[in-house]
Amino acid sequence: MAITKVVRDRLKRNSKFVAEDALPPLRNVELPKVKPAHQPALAGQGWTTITFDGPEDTLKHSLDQLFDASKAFFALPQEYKASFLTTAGSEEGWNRIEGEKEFITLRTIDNTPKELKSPAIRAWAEAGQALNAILEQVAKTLDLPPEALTQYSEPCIELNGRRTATMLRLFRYEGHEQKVVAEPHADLGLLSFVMGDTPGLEVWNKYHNDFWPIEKTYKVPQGTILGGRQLQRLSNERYEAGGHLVRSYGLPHESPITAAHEKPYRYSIVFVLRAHSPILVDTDKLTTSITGPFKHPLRDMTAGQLFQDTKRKHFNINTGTEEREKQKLEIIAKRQAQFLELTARS
Ligand SMILES: O=C(O)CCC(=O)C(=O)O
Ligand SMILES: [Fe+2]
Repeated sequence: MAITKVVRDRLKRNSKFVAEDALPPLRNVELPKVKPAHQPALAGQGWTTITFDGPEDTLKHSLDQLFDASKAFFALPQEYKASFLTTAGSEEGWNRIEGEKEFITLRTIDNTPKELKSPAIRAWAEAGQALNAILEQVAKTLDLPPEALTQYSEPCIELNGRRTATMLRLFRYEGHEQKVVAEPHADLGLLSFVMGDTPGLEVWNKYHNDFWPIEKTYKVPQGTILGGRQLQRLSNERYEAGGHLVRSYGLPHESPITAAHEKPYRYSIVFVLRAHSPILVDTDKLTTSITGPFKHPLRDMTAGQLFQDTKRKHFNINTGTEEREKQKLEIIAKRQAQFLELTARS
């Protein structure tokens, strides 16, 4: 990249705060399933809490059924689960990372284990609908028409024979020891929904410069919404990509009898709504007085190309530990090269 472009981009980023101060506030639009006190966090922090609509909530009901099916699936023999291993790594099928977790990523119905099919179809449709309803309101907060962002996600809201960019992941984390079982990261999609059967998810609080154990604050079953890097990019950074990690809190140091009754695993359901790859991205059509002029305009690019571009810049927290370390080193090397380009002179 030419040095002038690197310097210009850097300066533009530095002037971001001045520019943002001048932008009008987001329009006050209610996000469904999000309590009034939790509304501002999605834009400001990149995460917020989902509260279910009581016992009749169809999303909650579908998640309960999927948790049951997921627990039964992970209890099956390893040879059977391993038959869902694919060459797509963490992007599809079953995976195991020793010392951390086992998970299965569902992308199409054909590659979904029969034990999970019907609850996965239902939970996918429910979560897809809930996230799209939020995305419509997010668009309105930016003074855009409701379909401005859902046009990217609409083809992804059902689990069927067609592979889309969206995915449903079921995790079983090892819970015996106190440690981080998913390293700090932000998701790549538009919005993610996360629900754990026990606390583990921690979100980045940018005002305190620290991770906050959000699930420990849930006194009744609640879910968490995370803003992803695509939403950050398509909203001209008016929405943050929420940083998060998963921590295992270990077993309580009480009597062995108590310990024996404790569940050694944390199960979670993660639904990642991403922009459908073939759709063309055009930030001119997403520009309003609220977004302001785009810092990184995108035109003549598909959502898939944008995704690959973003993916290359970040290591994958759900890949094996060895590969993960390799990816981290490669990214550091790339950033160092960019930094040298920026600072070098003759
Ligand atoms: O399992 C969870 O609670 C979150 C996992 C996660 O952040 C991810 O897979 O991107
Ligand atoms: Fe994540």
